[in-house]
Order: sequence, then structure tokens, then C-alpha cells
Amino acid sequence: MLRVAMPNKGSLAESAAEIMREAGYRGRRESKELVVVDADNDVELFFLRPRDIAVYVGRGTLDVGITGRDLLLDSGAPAIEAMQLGFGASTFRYAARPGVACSVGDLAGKRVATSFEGLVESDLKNAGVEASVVRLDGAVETAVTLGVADVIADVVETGTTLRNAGLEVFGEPILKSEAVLIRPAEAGANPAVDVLVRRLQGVLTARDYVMLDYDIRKDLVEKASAITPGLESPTISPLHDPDYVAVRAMVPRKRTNALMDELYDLGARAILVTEIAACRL
Ligand SMILES: Nc1ncnc2c1ncn2[C@@H]1O[C@H](COP(=O)(O)OP(=O)(O)OP(=O)(O)O)[C@@H](O)[C@H]1O
Ligand SMILES: O=P(O)(O)OC[C@H]1O[C@H](OP(=O)(O)OP(=O)(O)O)[C@H](O)[C@@H]1O
Ligand SMILES: [Mg+2]
Repeated sequence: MLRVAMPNKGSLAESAAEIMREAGYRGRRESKELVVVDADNDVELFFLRPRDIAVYVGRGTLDVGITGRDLLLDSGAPAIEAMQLGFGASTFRYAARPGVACSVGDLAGKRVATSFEGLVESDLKNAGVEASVVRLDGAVETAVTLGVADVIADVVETGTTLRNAGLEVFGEPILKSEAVLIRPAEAGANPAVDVLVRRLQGVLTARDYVMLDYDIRKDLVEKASAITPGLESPTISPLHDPDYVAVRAMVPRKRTNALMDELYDLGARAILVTEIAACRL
């Protein structure tokens, strides 16, 4: 049975549950459930603290897990990214009151508050800077107000929390993070993991692409195919009118309207967009 670590709460929990549900796996019936056995798919889901997931997967106790890249790297656990999951994007950055520092180089002798001690210590080491790291569990922005630290290093998504605390980011982002599927660094081939990865990739493709159908005059089909080449090649079907064909191709969701405009200008008509519920490429 494939053993999967799932975030039980926090920013990644809901989207992780959603992507697994869309990939056909059983979800939790209530938020206190710690283990879900999905016998139909031969999968067992363990709901754990996001920070602990890399520890379990790194030790090989669990086969795969969904966590943040920042949490994976912070843990130092021997686990690697198997795929990016397209949600939970954030940056990990230094911030301080205006004028306190411009780059990591200015942090010598300063106190840096963070919940990501591993990430910060390795960034300071890489920069050759000696600063003291104050490890806090959360709400680190307040550490500056309360005089416990001069600088913080934390997850920044919208920047609202920083602004509210009167802090500004400085320097380069320490890390760009997002939700990732992780597996043990030393694990051998596991067909059950390959199936999970293919299913998750199917969900991402179904989210990123739509199906486009249209009719076009036969002599314009090469030009139309160049606009909608599909993933491999568009499907061209005959219509009752011998001068026309129907074309069907997957197109990136973000470009749908621009492509429809271009096709219309070329002479395509009956241009239809349909959602893809699931796919396997
Ligand atoms: N706005 C955000 N705030 C915090 N973490 C975020 C955000 N967006 C994405 N993440 C990611 O979520 C993971 C942190 O999850 P975790 O559950 O530990 O903290 P949390 O979302 O802050 O929840 P809480 O602090 O309430 O327990 C990290 O990988 C982080 O990059
Ligand atoms: O840039 P923003 O969109 O404001 O999001 C980032 C903030 O959200 C998280 O805090 P959370 O609410 O999880 O509290 P915590 O610090 O106790 O983890 C994170 O630690 C930042 O403080
Ligand atoms: Mg938090």
C-alpha cells in the first residue's frame, strides 16, 4: 500500500486535499481524521504537520508527501522533489524596519527571528555573515516590535502581514517556494509512486488546458493548425460540407481568448471551449 503524507492544517492543507481528490483519491470526512485508508486505490493517507512531512519521508517511513519546498529545505531531511504541484507559491525573505539593512551582507551582529532556522543559517553561512538566529514558532513579524530581533526572515505571500507590522523586505529572496511532492532521496523505483505522479500531472494539465473546437475552411487548415498545434497534433475531422473541417486541440487556458480572436480573424467559426475534467498524457 502506498503511504502518502498530507498536510493536516495550514496554508497547504486545503489545496493538497483538493488535488488528491481530483486525482481520484479518498479524502478526509472530518478534519480530526489522522489516517485515511483508500483501499480502492491501495493508498493510505497520513495527515501530519506540514513541518514534519519531510522528516517522515526522508526516513522512508512514508513513500511520498506533499509539503512546501521551504519546509523541505529547512528540515535538511534526505528527501527530494518528485514534482511541483502548482499551488502554495510564496517567497522566503528577510524584512526589517526601513533603513535597517539593504542586503544579507548588512546582517553581521544582528538578531534574525525566524521559524525556518535551517534555511536562515545556511543562507547566512553562504553569505559569510555572522548573525544570531532567534528561533520562534510563528508570528515572527512581532519579534521586531517587541525588541526580540532586529530583522525577520519569513514566508511572504501578499506582503500584508509585513506591511501591518511596519516592515519592508530587503535583499534577494532567500527562496522561491511552492507546494511539492517529495520522496526519499535514496528510494528505488516504485510503480505506485509513478501512478500517483501521473495522476497529479493529469490534474495539473486539466487545470492548465481547455479543449478548443472550431470549424474552418479546408484550405485554411494549415494556418489554423499553426495557431492551435495541440500537444502533439490537432484532430481534424471531416464535416458534411466537403469544403469545411472540424478542428479539435488542447490549448493553454490563459491564452484561450487570444487564440479565439486569432482563429475568428482567420475565418474559423463555431469556436467552442470545453473544460477538461481529467486527463492522462
Ligand atoms: N501565506 C502563506 N503563509 C504561510 N505559509 C504559506 C503561505 N502561502 C504558502 N505557504 C506555505 O505553507 C507552508 C507552511 O505551512 P504551515 O502549515 O507550517 O504554516 P501556515 O500556513 O503558516 O499555518 P499555521 O502557521 O497556521 O500553522 C510553507 O511551505 C509555506 O511556504
Ligand atoms: O505575505 P502574507 O500574505 O501576509 O502571508 C505571509 C504570512 O502568513 C503566514 O503567517 P500565519 O498567518 O500562518 O501565522 P504564523 O506566522 O503564526 O505562521 C506567514 O508566516 C507570514 O506571516
Ligand atoms: Mg504560519
